[in-house]
Amino acid sequence: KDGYELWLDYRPLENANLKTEVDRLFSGVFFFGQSPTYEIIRKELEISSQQMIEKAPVFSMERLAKTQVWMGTREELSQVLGLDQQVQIRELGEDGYWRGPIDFQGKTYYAIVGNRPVGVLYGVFDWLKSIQTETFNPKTEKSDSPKVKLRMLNHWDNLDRTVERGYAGFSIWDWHKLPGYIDPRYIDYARANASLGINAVSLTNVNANARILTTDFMKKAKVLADLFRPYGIKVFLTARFSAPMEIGGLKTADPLDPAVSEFWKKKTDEMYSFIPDFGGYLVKANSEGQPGPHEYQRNHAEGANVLADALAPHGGILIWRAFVYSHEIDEDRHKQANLEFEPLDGKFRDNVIIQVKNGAIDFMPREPFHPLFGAVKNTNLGMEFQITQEYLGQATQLVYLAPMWEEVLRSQTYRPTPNSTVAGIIDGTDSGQKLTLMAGVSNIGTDRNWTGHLFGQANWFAFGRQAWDPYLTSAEVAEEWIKMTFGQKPEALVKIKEIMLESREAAVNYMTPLGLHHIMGRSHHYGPAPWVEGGRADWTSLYYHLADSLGIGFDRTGSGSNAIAQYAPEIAKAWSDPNQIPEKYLLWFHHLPWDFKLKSGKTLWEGIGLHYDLGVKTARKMEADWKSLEADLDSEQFDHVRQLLAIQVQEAEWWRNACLLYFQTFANRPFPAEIEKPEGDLEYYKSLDFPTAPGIRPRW
Ligand SMILES: CO[C@H]1[C@H](O)[C@@H](O)[C@H](O)O[C@@H]1C(=O)O
Repeated sequence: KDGYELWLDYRPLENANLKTEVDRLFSGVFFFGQSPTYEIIRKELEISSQQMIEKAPVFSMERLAKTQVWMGTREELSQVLGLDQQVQIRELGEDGYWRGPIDFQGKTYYAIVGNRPVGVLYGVFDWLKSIQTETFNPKTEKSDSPKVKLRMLNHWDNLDRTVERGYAGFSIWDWHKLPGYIDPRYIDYARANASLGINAVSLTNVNANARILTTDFMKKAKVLADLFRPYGIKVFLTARFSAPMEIGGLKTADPLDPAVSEFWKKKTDEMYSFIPDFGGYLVKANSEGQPGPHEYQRNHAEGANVLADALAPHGGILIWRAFVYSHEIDEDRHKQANLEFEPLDGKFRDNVIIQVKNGAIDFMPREPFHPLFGAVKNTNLGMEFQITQEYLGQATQLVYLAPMWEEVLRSQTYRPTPNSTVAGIIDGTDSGQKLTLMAGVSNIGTDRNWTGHLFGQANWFAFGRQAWDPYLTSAEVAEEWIKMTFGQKPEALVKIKEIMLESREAAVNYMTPLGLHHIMGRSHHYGPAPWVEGGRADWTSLYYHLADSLGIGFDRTGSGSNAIAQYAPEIAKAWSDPNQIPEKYLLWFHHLPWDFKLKSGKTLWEGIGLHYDLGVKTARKMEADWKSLEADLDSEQFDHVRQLLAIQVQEAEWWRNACLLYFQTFANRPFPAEIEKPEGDLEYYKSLDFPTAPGIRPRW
């Protein structure tokens, strides 16, 4: 098995009762109406039925004779639904579904109903999942609806098919062959996303190329939008702020210049002439060299609103990123987004969403939640997670990211209400916002298995599931994915789940324990490089860990940058005290002496050593646990992961050795007795770090 089928690899049913039941149901499927989405459902039932019961499903033309399963919208089924069911389904909104038994004229049918065809599609995927995971019960009803409106993938794919921070081959968007050639992958991609409820996709890199907005490229994007439509997926594109100059022939991109707003209106009208349900634009402006409104002394709201106004008549949405830092604004990069966006609260148009990374620095293995969550009251905020593992082992490491997202989503913000959480802000329950968004930076490429590492698929899957329902636990999501990917063997399930659930903490331990951050290799971000200095201050490692003979850590309390004051007073107060702050964030907010006492009674220096060492030991345990599963797993999948886990162990040791040897030059203390002594030569580890080349793995 090469993994291409992802979690939609419907395997033959082994449970005899389930097989009989599925056989019966698939022998008479009736659609109450017509829709291109129903054609998609038919295809999915064909694929799944063939694979699960080795038979084609039977689609009836008549409602009553021989039918078992009924599909359609509430309106289409209104004649046969009870009033209670009708009301319940209506309340599930645009994308929800209800599935369960319906008694009609003395016979029981199994029905899958939504308010729109796409709701039926989601219901069908959930039904198929319940069969794959052997939890299906035809007698019980289930209904569900997404808590977040826009569940979106962001591709950082360039038009030349390279992928920024992509570790799974090239971009799957073949702009060169579009619009003429439809790669079958596009369909499989749409199926996979729809199976999770992902309903929006931004095709292009946020470091944008203005050419995507030319007529030629619109024609190409239209083909993808047409393909994705029946799957319920809307296309967004990234808009380069300087496009009015680059492709519009103007001398300025000043958002308040009438010619500029005219450009955006015309461009956008043209876009909608090709893609009538175009989602909107995603913009990175005045960040890391991208053009933006600051060039014209305009603020982010003025910049965003000109694009939002062009989209509004068409119902389009403007997503503006809050990852905007430039060291001129404040010495501490942590503070910059709040400094720029808090004063603009309420100044953005209603169809603008500010897309905020989960933390204030940059997708670190662990960050406290971004202080913009809770700080603004009249601005739509969306979440940006990174599925691609830029700072979390790229494609050589098994790091299941759902526990990290769960940790962020459950973080208490204390604002706007004392019980508010990040999840409650982005899904609107605490913030009251109607336009809600969760975006994930994609880890997909042309690799045979889509994501490079087989377990990268779990991260794509988990992102989709958590975007649908931010309150799901990472454990339940892992269990679904494991069963859908590897089958039902109980021992394999238990061990793989354990490997997944411990993997993220292991990575934090061997990379950046106790609140350390941004000490990865310069620009490629692969491997350890806490020694990086020189050049732009906030792109160096020293800037972040500030180790010296006295101690280590970034003081963000009142005695330092005071970034901590951007959080609610409850947090600012508790976290300002190094003895009260959760230790996982300790060095994020505090610069502390090497002999500072941790809760365990160990000194900080000893604790650092113990965490790095524990990370390595957990990686080794993950490898050993995986090896014990050989007999239970497909040999190709087993071997793929086995080899990568061996690399992961080496990389974990590399991280531990390099960081501990380096920090010891400041701490000037012996390593704690309990840990394995770091091997190797610091100078050699330093020599592995090149400024711009992709990371080079050490010679072991
Ligand atoms: C697209 O650029 C990226 C950049 O490659 C990456 O290193 C950083 O994480 O964040 C940037 C961003 O999010 O804009």
